[in-house]
Amino acid sequence: MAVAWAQWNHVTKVDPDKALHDEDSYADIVDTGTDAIIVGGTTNVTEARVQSILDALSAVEIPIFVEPTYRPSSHTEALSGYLLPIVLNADDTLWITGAHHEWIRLSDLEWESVHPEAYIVLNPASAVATYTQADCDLDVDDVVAYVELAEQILGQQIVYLEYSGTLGDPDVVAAVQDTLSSAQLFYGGGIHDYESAYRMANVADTVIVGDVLHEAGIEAVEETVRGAKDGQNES
Ligand SMILES: CC(C)=CCC/C(C)=C/CC/C(C)=C/CC/C(C)=C/COP(=O)(O)OP(=O)(O)O
Ligand SMILES: O=P(O)(O)OC[C@@H](O)CO
Ligand SMILES: [Mg+2]
Repeated sequence: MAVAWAQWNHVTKVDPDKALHDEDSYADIVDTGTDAIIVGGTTNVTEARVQSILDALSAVEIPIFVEPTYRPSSHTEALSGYLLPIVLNADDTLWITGAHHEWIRLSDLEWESVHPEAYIVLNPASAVATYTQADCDLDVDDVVAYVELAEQILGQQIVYLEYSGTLGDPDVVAAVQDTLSSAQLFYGGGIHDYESAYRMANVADTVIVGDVLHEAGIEAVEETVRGAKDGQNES
């Protein structure tokens, strides 16, 4: 059976720590044509906040995944599963295996619902870089080596280049795409319009759009969906 994310070209990431724009509702996100929704953020993410977003999305028919930065204690029907970040370039091992180990030790996990993502955090000014003490001082060879490590040594199926808050370098993303054999490349960071979505969809398999939902709203997200579909990388 194909993995859930195999056909995702565009994903919208909802941050529980940020309000929606104007009169937008969570259910409106589906109207943009996005392929899936991820609920997750770095700061002030609690199970209660995530649950109220899941409740608001209960009638939505696209896949919904939670990217936990807290320890989930219950699994709701509406949820397709968890995408669990492993931050390869974190200085603090808590974000590589520590928090994961604790969650596994304290829970009875349904493994068919838990999918790791090999993160490489690349914007030193982002909340996630500060939180995980990520070493973002990496050249393209360093990034590519992390990606090989992720796929060939750790057997990861998802590699996530995380430039949260800023648009990354398409040449780095393209170099990573060339390195991968079968893992899927997620790109996130700074996508805010048709052009930026087109550009990154051209070099990544899946583009993730986050802050623009909260800052500019549903119509701006819709524009990024169009850019991502038109720019879709066919390799
Ligand atoms: C607790 C368990 C079970 C596992 C730990 C999971 C890990 C490693 C979490 C640490 C890495 C992390 C915080 C990942 C989340 C990535 C993410 C949602 C980044 C974007 O965060 P934003 O909150 O959008 O950042 P800004 O506030 O800068 O926009
Ligand atoms: O918020 P932006 O910059 O769109 O980044 C999206 C996502 O990669 C954040 O985890
Ligand atoms: Mg964000």
